[in-house]
Amino acid sequence: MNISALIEIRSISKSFNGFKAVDNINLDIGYNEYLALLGPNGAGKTTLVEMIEGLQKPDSGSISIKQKNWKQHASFLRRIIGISLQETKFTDKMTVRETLDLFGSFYKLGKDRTDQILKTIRLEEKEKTYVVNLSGGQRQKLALGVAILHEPQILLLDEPTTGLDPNARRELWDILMNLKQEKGTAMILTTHYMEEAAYLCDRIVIIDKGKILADGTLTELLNSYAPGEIIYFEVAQHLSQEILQGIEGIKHIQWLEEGTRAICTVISITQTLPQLISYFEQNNITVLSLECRKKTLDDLFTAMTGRSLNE
Ligand SMILES: Nc1ncnc2c1ncn2[C@@H]1O[C@H](COP(=O)(O)OP(=O)(O)OP(=O)(O)O)[C@@H](O)[C@H]1O
Repeated sequence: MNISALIEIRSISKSFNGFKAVDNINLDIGYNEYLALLGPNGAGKTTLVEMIEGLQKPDSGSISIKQKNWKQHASFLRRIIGISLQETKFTDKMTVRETLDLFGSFYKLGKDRTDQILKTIRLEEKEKTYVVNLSGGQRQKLALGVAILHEPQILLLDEPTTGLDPNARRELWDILMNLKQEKGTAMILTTHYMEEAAYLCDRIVIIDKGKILADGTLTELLNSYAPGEIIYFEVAQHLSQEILQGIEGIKHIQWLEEGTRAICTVISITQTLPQLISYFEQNNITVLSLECRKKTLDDLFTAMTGRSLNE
């Protein structure tokens, strides 16, 4: 049996004054899938998401959600989609509870739904606080609360944690993970944060200049485009490059300072690190700094484009 995807995007493009913001994108999103759209500023993420939300019309191509489209089935789609835009403006002079009650009334939901949502977004203690007095993180939680009031099957979140401190970001992640586990919600999230995409999402789609550069799980993407692990070192004495070539498992050395500071791409840290350390010991080399890490999505993006995600 051929089970169709929850969202099917076929060859969509969108230009602004001749500039292609989204360039012939094809994408399927499955039921209960959490998908991250990751890319630098101006990559086309918001434009793509706004077309899925029905807020912008593609110049060409089609988007179908549960085999329905915005032209013919707008009210159905509004019922199954919850959105949180990059900047959500609420009325400052309303409390958290009043804001949720108001949005709930659009869906004919009762006060008990507001109670449930306050609990879900962990803002029960702030229910009487005016929106103007909320912190950035609390506002983002309220925006998420409004997006999930009507129990949407699909969440479309545009940079939901931009500008938040790490604690507030973590709290929002927890809420989103619970939604996935308890309600089976699907989500498309745009983000600049690699850790966010890696932590929350089953699948990562990297976008640059309106096109999809890569699509897969974090492990798949790293294995295909940026295999290996990283050992960085800085030493006091000058090393000859050839000597390092004798150490097993080093695939590539990038010298940041000739002979003293380098980033080594290795097949496995566990294999190469002991050899490197014993080489330093045997040759009385003083180590000033040593760091080991797995490759990140930023390494991946740099490998693909020659630029950092945060440039
Ligand atoms: N309404 C518009 N009019 C003109 N140009 C636009 C409009 N909306 C987007 N663009 C341009 O389209 C490109 C893609 O923008 P978009 O906002 O989709 O990128 P993004 O990946 O979401 O970026 P960011 O991470 O900064 O939000 C950018 O060059 C932007 O300037």
